[in-house]
Amino acid sequence: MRQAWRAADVRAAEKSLMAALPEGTLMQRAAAGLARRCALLLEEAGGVYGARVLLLVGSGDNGGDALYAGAALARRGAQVRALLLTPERVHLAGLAALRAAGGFTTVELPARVDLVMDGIVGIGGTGGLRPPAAAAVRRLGELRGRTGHRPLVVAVDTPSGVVVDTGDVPGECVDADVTVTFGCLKPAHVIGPAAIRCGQVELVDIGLGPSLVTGPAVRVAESSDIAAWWPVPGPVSDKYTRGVVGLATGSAGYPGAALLSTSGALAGPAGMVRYAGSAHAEVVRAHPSVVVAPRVADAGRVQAWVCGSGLGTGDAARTELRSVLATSLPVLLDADAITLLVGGEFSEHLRRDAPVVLTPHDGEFKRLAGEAPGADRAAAAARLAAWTNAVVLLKGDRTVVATPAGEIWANPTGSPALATAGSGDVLAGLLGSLLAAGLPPVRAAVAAAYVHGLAGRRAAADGPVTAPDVAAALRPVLRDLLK
Ligand SMILES: NC(=O)C1=CN([C@@H]2O[C@H](COP(=O)(O)OP(=O)(O)OC[C@H]3O[C@@H](n4cnc5c(N)ncnc54)[C@H](OP(=O)(O)O)[C@@H]3O)[C@@H](O)[C@H]2O)[C@@H](O)CC1
Ligand SMILES: Nc1ncnc2c1ncn2[C@@H]1O[C@H](COP(=O)(O)OP(=O)(O)O)[C@@H](O)[C@H]1O
Repeated sequence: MRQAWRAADVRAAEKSLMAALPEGTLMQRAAAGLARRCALLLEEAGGVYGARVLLLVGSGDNGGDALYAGAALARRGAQVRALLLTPERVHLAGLAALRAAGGFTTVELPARVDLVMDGIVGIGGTGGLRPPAAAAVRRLGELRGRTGHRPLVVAVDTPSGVVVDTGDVPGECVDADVTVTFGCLKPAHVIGPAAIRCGQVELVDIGLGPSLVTGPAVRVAESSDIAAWWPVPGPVSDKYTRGVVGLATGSAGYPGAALLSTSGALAGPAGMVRYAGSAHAEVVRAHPSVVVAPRVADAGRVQAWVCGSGLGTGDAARTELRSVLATSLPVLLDADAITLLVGGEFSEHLRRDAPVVLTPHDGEFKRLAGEAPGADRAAAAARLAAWTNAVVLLKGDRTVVATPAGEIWANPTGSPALATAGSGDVLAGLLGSLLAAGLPPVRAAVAAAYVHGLAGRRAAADGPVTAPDVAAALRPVLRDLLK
């Protein structure tokens, strides 16, 4: 598991650590790691000696890191130029180090640059980039390096222009190939549109870990976590002990949702899938192993229910939703079931001891919460989770999972190719299977989003993606993940 901390927590840790160290130690550690990474990138692209390096230098310590790292590259023969965005406020010792190493300042963006180091602003940034910084960032696209291609862009700590604590990108923003961050990850590295702007994120250890005394703001699962959590059958397992998942999905209008949620469920760890709904004939024709019934009331025993994908919002759908909520089983509510919660008709039913997982996309979130998730998706998901006492999986790029207690997970996998009709139905089925197999709801949600995201990527490698392609990719993804 990787973890990310908010800027204020990082600052507090830095302060307590600095009290025990000679002044400037942390910046030297940070700059040394940054210079090492930039040198490796330059070596891969033709060498450090003679490479043209541009430093974009802001007025704080982020600029100081860039200046010291630039000095280290200059000592290795790189031609280093620093564009000072606020020359009247610059890290003076860093600038002196750069000059002593043979680097220069410049007032213009040079025409030829092999590597740009973005030291405009890091965790001290507030609001959108100010005009001189925004103008410099806009013009980065005009630069060309020795290969004729655009230069490599390395962000110092965070790409300038991101909101560090939320992952929002409100305006002009650096698009980095690599982000070298210090001490720990921050939310912008793993959540929201900022995460995409970071490129590859590399963590430099500056000894901050033991001083981070608060809990992380965001957690990110790794493949080893998912493999460790994923239930696998043992020698004495049978189809019932592996868990039975029930699906109350699809309708005459949307029989496809029944088939897709079934496909997702069949790839999961449960030993049996029961389908209850009007698409029962289609489901059993497509998936002979599924046990079908026309209604939830006739379905037989299950260990978890998935309800809502393509279910409709009429009286029949209401009845099915009421039936699954009346059980003492974990329930996943997707799509139309979330819409049915609006207005409070099911408030009483939601006061249940067994877990509820909600899987809204932004539109469903807005319908239920009364407002769009907005720029801070993690906080929005956590608010809805607290309000509904459910685990909330807020879909999108970097899907967020939040618990009622405020624990946040960001999903690192995924692909825009998943933005295709019915892929959410596949996710719902898979997640339901994990719930039925006994995984705690937060792990089920995190693991399902992770595997579904990998399946989206895998399907996209073979061309344009439809939801059945995502479902088909779940098995090979799991084969690789669990071996
Ligand atoms: N913490 C650690 O463990 C370590 C931290 N280290 C490094 O220090 C960095 C933090 O440094 P920091 O505190 O000086 O803040 P920083 O990011 O340079 O920004 C503040 C400056 O930018 C300005 N500014 C603000 N918003 C702006 C905007 N929108 N557009 C343009 N400008 C804007 C703001 O100006 P002001 O608001 O004062 O006018 C102020 O001068 C951190 O990210 C890491 O790189 C490592 O060296 C060692 C370990
Ligand atoms: N731009 C995107 N990048 C990555 N994943 C996305 C993107 N847009 C949507 N997704 C994912 O695709 C799925 C779409 O689900 P949903 O909106 O419920 O579709 P449907 O209702 O058609 O099944 C979700 O898992 C979501 O996280």
